[in-house]
Amino acid sequence: MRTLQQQQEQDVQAMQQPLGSVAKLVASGIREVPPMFRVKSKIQQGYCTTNACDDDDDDEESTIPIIDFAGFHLTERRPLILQQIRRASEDWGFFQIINHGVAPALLNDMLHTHKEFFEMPLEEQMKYYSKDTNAPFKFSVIPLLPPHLIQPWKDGLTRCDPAIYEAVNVLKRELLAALSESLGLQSSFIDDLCGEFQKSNSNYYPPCPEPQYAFGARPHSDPTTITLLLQDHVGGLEVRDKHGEWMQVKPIPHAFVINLGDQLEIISNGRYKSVEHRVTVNSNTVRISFATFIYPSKTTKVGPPLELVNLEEGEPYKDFIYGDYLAEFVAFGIKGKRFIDHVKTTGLHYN
Ligand SMILES: O=C(O)CCC(=O)C(=O)O
Ligand SMILES: [Fe+2]
Repeated sequence: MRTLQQQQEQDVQAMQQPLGSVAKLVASGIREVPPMFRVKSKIQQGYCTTNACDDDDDDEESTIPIIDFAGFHLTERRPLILQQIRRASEDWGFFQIINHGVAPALLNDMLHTHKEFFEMPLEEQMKYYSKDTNAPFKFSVIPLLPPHLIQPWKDGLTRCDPAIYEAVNVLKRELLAALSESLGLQSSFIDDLCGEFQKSNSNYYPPCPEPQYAFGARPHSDPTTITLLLQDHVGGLEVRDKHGEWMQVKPIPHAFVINLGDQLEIISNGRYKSVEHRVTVNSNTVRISFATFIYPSKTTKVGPPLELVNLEEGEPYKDFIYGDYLAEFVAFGIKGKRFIDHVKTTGLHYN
């Protein structure tokens, strides 16, 4: 059996030979999903049928909450918003926020500015290909994930634009304050521990000739603290609800989809869940999303604070060094199981 280090070395070698983009594969006229992207069709069975944000769905229990963030700083609004966030985090681990204060022009910029980039000739795009993980504008080519994993049907662009960074950063601070307060923690607790880093990616999901055999993202939970996602009107993001059903996250113009990541589940000692989600693709339309990941430094030790540990309720979550957690998460692979379930009370395998 290969060790984690051998696997990583082999993956790094394979990633030295970029294979172009998914958009170019599609443009070349392929009629089938190539093996490196191909999932078994049975994984796609139980395909989402429910619209989790349907306005006219009168069963409140079955909808992803939409939270109006307007007036978060007002004493008369804050308790209600905190209550809604607590409930959404306990029941779903996913919610959408509207009236969040980020200017519409910036939101449009996040989604639309780089559409043309994804459609440019590959030679032009490759000028922005880089192996430097800290490059501020970086085009991702196939393979996007370590090559031993099934590849996602998408192209990606890491983007660090100062105006966008700052606007999302303000919102991030408010959200982490709200999440801390909703758990009864000091307002800055989560930001101080796990909010240091912020990275944004544009995702471009080209049409797929056999959408039942590929995913834009296979089922996974994010290893982050939280993820803030903007999506266009097409739809394709689905979350697994507490009954195990896949539900669509209905696009709402200018809303951010917020999903709680594994680090938040760890801090909350399992009270809040980092929920599995996936991205389906379709045969005729490009979909674009813009994701901002918030996460701690690699050396941060993340664990539940004492006030959230109640030994009578069972084994508490272990502490993890984030860098170690992330390395194991990547090696485990995005394959339809929550990595966190394997380690939350036992720790990482080599600890
Ligand atoms: O594009 C989306 O809707 C979600 C992407 C996602 O889940 C991720 O980047 O972690
Ligand atoms: Fe995700």
